Amino acid sequence: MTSGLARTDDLAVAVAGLHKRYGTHAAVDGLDLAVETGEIFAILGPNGAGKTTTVEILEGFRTADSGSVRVLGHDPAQAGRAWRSRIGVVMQDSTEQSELTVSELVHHFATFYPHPRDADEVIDSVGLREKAGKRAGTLSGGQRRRLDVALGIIGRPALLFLDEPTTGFDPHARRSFWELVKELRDDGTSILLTTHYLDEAAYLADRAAVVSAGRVVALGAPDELGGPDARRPVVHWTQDGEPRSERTSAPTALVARLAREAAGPDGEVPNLRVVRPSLEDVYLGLVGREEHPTGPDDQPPVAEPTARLETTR
Ligand SMILES: Nc1ncnc2c1ncn2[C@@H]1O[C@H](COP(=O)(O)OP(=O)(O)OP(=O)(O)O)[C@@H](O)[C@H]1O
Repeated sequence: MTSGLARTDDLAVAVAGLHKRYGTHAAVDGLDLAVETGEIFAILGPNGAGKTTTVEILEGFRTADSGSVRVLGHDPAQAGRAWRSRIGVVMQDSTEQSELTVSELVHHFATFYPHPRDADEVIDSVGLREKAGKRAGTLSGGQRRRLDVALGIIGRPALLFLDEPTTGFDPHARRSFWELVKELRDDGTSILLTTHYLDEAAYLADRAAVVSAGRVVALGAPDELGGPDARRPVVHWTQDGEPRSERTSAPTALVARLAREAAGPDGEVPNLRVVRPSLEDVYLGLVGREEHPTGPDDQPPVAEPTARLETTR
């Protein structure tokens, strides 16, 4: 039987009871997290939830007040250069205004690592081949972000941190970036992603944690977050001039009943829609419930409908 420590050190990231205060404000308040080796793990949560603070502690850029943190089997606060060379970081704010060209920068960064990827292949993979000879300072916001990603993966990291990586990407660039992230995962890279784009988490993440007020409030595969109740379809219709909605695991039976009882003279039930809650609906329910706790016996909130019937996974 393996010991608890051995199991912890098999994980890419293992966090237990993490606390971090700024003055009197608890930014991280007893957070637990386990990222399996080889998975894409997304951290979701509203502004100020403590995501960046957590990730920066994992990256070794901030110190925790208390709690246990292991990243690739080491405490980031104590880890040295060998550990750092196995970590790739794409931070939220890129400040790169370099006079160097894209190609020069990527080749230069490659020299920092013992087993770098091929610099030209990396430039290709982030879609910057056309810009390879251009100075980094002249790139657009989205192109600069892709350069950040190139610099984050050039060292062939075992664990890659992506903090809101596709902010400013056009839809095409996002799609190709998502494919790149999946390829990295398939290549064996563990990936910890923070994002506000729930379609991104739904598409990419093997598992996700929703963080609110410095703690994990839900954890699971994106299509299972919030539990089965939160995923039950919601039937919306109008009756006697009033909008109605009902969450049900038998939408067909409900629609059949409405057809008998609530249809107008034309045989139609006004404004009838069956909506399967998207990840965004579930997320908003979770975060809203956390911010306005109402008690353990409450039904999950009936999500407002969105145009989507399914997540994009
Ligand atoms: N250096 C700091 N000094 C004081 N307070 C801070 C500092 N950094 C973060 N905070 C506060 O800690 C809380 C958590 O911030 P954090 O940046 O970790 O949140 P986040 O979940 O990453 O938010 P966002 O989605 O907006 O990036 C916030 O209330 C923030 O104002």
